[in-house]
Amino acid sequence: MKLIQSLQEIHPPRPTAVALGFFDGVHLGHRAVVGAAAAYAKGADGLLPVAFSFSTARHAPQKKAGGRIYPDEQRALLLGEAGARLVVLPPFEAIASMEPREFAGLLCGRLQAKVVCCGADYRFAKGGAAGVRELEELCGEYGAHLEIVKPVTLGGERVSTTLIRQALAAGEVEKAARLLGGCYFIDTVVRTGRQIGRTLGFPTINQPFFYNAALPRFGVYAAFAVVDGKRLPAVANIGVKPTVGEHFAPGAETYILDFNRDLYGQRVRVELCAFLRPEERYDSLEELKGQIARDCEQARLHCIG
Ligand SMILES: Cc1cc2nc3c(=O)[nH]c(=O)nc-3n(C[C@H](O)[C@H](O)[C@H](O)COP(=O)(O)O)c2cc1C
Ligand SMILES: Nc1ncnc2c1ncn2[C@@H]1O[C@H](COP(=O)(O)OP(=O)(O)O)[C@@H](O)[C@H]1O
Repeated sequence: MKLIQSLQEIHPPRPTAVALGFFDGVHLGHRAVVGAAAAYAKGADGLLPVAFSFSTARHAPQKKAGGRIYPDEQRALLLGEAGARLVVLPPFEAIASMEPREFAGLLCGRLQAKVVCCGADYRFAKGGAAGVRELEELCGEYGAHLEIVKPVTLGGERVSTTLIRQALAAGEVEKAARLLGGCYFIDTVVRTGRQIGRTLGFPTINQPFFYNAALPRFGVYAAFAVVDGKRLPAVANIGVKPTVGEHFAPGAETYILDFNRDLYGQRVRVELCAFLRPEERYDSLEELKGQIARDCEQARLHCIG
């Protein structure tokens, strides 16, 4: 997967099949849209499957209600896993004020789209003024085909980012995983903390949440930590550690079971598998230590059986 983050960099080596959407979470519905573009690309000789979205990370730091499931970097990686060979994430400002015709020209001209795939509720151009009817007409003028992909439902519910945010906020990570088509995870480089963990006998990798993240319910989760490609059983606390201080930003603290290695500076993916208990404020570190030992046993049962 190749990621490009400006419109100027768009020079596809050949005509394309383009999936359109914001794709936060890259859930089952999003995968269906990207999968449709990938299927066209496979069928029609030589088309390059592309996911075209935009970034709100560098500019417009407005908080989106409810927050985002994944930052741009992960969104791009997951779009690649869903079948896109090229992911285009220009800053929102670069496309925000375009007229419908200009946007269609960008897709079918510069990006050489022969096929465009999107959901029925896709909006584009200045103020989201245009929808799939306008897009179909404009694509038609360029001889490109618009494929409207049906929404994916699961257990009678339409898969959506809102549903996933709600599941995460309720600690229902199993439901979030079903909607996402894979475990919800936190994936960052490991930072130094206050080094209290090791004095408790439970060193924890510290991972802050990105700006405007949709936070999972604060509490302790059975988890897996992916270190150097290996999936290791672990237990994670999501929250603000009220026992050890007042002003911590929300983050993930993960103790990897049966493991003892320095991970500072290394990228680790922590997948949350099951909610075990809410985060609590304990009267002493001794009490917290005893509880963490019990959490580890519960996580062990969950992860290993
Ligand atoms: C399994 C587990 C459960 C935890 N539960 C809580 C908790 O309920 N309340 C709390 O204040 N901190 C909790 N923590 C966070 C610890 O306070 C934190 O890991 C410890 O202070 C070490 O911090 P450090 O990595 O900055 O040294 C938990 C940590 C783990 C690994
Ligand atoms: N089993 C383990 N689980 C998590 N981290 C571990 C483990 N064993 C060693 N480490 C290392 O210890 C560090 C955490 O120790 P800790 O005392 O909690 O310090 P900090 O406050 O900097 O996180 C991790 O970042 C990692 O490098």
